[in-house]
Amino acid sequence: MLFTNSPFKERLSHRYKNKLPAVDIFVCTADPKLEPPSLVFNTVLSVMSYNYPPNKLSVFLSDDDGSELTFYALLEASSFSKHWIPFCKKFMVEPRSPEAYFAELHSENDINYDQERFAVKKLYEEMKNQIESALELGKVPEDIRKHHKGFLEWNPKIAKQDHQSIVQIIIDGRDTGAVDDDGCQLLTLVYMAREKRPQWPHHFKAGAMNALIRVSSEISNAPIILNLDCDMYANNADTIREALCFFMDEAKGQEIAYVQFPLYFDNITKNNLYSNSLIVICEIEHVGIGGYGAAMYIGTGCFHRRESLSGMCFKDHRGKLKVEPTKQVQKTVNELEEAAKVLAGCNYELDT
Ligand SMILES: O=c1ccn([C@@H]2O[C@H](COP(=O)(O)OP(=O)(O)O[C@H]3O[C@H](CO)[C@@H](O)[C@H](O)[C@H]3O)[C@@H](O)[C@H]2O)c(=O)[nH]1
Ligand SMILES: [Mn+2]
Repeated sequence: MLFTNSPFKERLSHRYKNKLPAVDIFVCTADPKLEPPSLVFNTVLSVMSYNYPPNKLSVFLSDDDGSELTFYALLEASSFSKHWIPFCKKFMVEPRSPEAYFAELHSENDINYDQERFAVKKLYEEMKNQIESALELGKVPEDIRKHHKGFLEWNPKIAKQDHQSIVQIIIDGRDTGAVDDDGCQLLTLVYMAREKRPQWPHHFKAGAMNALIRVSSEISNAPIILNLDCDMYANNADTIREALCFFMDEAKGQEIAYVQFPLYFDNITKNNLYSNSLIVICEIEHVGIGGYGAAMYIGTGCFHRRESLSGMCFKDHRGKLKVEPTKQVQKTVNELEEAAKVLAGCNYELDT
């Protein structure tokens, strides 16, 4: 039996309005040569512009290379988001990765749209060129470095596998002054490079995910988590609401630990020679397993209940998802960063 689910997200929005749970989004990257910062920049922007209340949204980038170039790209993404998010919302842009969007031809026969698209595209290209020239240079130019305290973390002693933990809250979503060009509140945006030491195994992406779970619990602690590899972008601005239709289902929602979205790929070779479009997995196996009311975890593009990752069984907990904002209110940015750095330490899991 093949089984597909089609949630009614309009009903969810109508019923709950803004009474929706907070969501933390984790993006993982590991190598600025294989995964260029301009690619990571696009993934982050696609999730920053989801149609979702920004006071309930936090985006965390985990950089396992601990590269100041990736940190720099995230800073640029935070500036560009102030133009990109209002543009997306005004013209209901899809998809919300600028690179993917601008690669398509768009014509709305609307002079306002054409003008704004031209202006935003120009800004995007300028930012991309700046990031790429820093990459060619192999470092961030001095005049840029002095504009953000975060760059002080990068000293000549830092090496990919040997450095302290770095946590920088680039946008503090609690700050009412953190707004986009339309004056709308921005979400929280965090850069994290967990501590790496040669004598400690780092466990690759799994290690990064564990550190992200701990660091986000200090800063925003949302009950729902989305994890995304840095070479994936969100191709639908309402994805969060679709996932919530499952988690918030009044009859069965408590039994759902995670909601996995299928993956689709751009740039597939002619005839899909290497089978890299995952047709068998996404179009046959998923819908087949769906017939048993189950789903496979693919490792990216998946929403989890935080508590299901923290070892809690649904039978032990039948409460509803918390819908109040969860961001820390007492601590300053500096206090949050210092506390989070401890949680991103490489020996945190010792004897656990
Ligand atoms: O030390 C590391 C190594 C990798 N990554 C990240 O993990 C993700 C997946 O790594 P990749 O080398 O791209 O592996 P893939 O085979 O493409 O990934 C698939 O398979 C992995 C499990 O093998 C899953 O974790 C991924 O989500 C899934 O997309 C990428 O975002 C990497 O940046 C880290 O954060 N730290
Ligand atoms: Mn990959």
